[in-house]
Amino acid sequence: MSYILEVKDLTKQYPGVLAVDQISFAIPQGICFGLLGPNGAGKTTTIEMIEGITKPTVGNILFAGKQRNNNFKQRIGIQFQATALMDYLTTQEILKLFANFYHHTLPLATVIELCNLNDILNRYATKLSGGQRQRLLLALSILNDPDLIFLDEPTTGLDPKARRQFWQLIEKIKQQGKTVLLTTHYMDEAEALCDELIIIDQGKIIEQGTPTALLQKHFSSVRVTIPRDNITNTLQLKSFAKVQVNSNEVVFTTNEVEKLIHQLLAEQVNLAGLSIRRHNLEDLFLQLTGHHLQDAKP
Ligand SMILES: Nc1ncnc2c1ncn2[C@@H]1O[C@H](COP(=O)(O)OP(=O)(O)OP(=O)(O)O)[C@@H](O)[C@H]1O
Repeated sequence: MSYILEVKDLTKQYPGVLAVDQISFAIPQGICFGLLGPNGAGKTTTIEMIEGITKPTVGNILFAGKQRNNNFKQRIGIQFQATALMDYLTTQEILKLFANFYHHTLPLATVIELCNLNDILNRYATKLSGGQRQRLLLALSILNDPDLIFLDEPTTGLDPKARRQFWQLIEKIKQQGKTVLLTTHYMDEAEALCDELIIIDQGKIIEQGTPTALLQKHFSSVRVTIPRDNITNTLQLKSFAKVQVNSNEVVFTTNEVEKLIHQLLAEQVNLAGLSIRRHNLEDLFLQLTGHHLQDAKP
């Protein structure tokens, strides 16, 4: 398999903080590869070492099978978490200004279409909403027609609708054959977008694979939830469900859903409000680390 990026034993030691601890992974061309982890896990430090912004303490990075050279910067696009935009310029003017920095760019019309910028072309940067600003920053990161695009927590702070709209743009960019390296602490984002991912905690990789394979590896069961008030008797569930009683709900973890529901009906439990869902990456993170992605301390 040909990899666009190979990272071996990447390590970053800051004074008193081992931010990244011997991380190794390889990214096939044309996929969305996710670095998933809580705040402070080491995601930004990892991608900044790959981008060439931060020097690794130890480790090796290959781009298209070779050491990164001067050409590397022409072939990547970076969407920073925060970029100062010229407030007194419009979206269109900012695009034209940034296009002048490159020898080769995608046609502006293509970038505008890919990033849904038509409605905001004449709007000043100060007047852009959070989602519109992220779309413009994404456009700037693909202007030079890069092979590999780095998106560092691109939807942090966006409302749910803007996040989903942004996901559609990433899908469109992937369809152009581009490789995307995405960092996120949102498990739903990683599940929706990433073909492969690594989960990082405290600078170390704790799991890697496709979202589906990881969930299959760790969970054969599903979660069945019922409002707590529905259960009035002590249940006889035998050995086919693990039961967890929370303040408002009872959660059954089982790989025998039909048996569980028959048993609940036999015990005359009211099934109104019952929900069934498979485990997700948040559950996996909790199982692997004992804490939630959002709760983890930097
Ligand atoms: N320049 C620095 N000097 C010292 N420590 C640093 C520096 N940059 C980052 N760190 C520390 O390294 C660790 C990893 O930080 P990093 O920003 O890479 O995490 P992250 O996963 O990107 O988190 P976030 O989601 O909050 O951006 C943290 O403990 C952080 O405080």
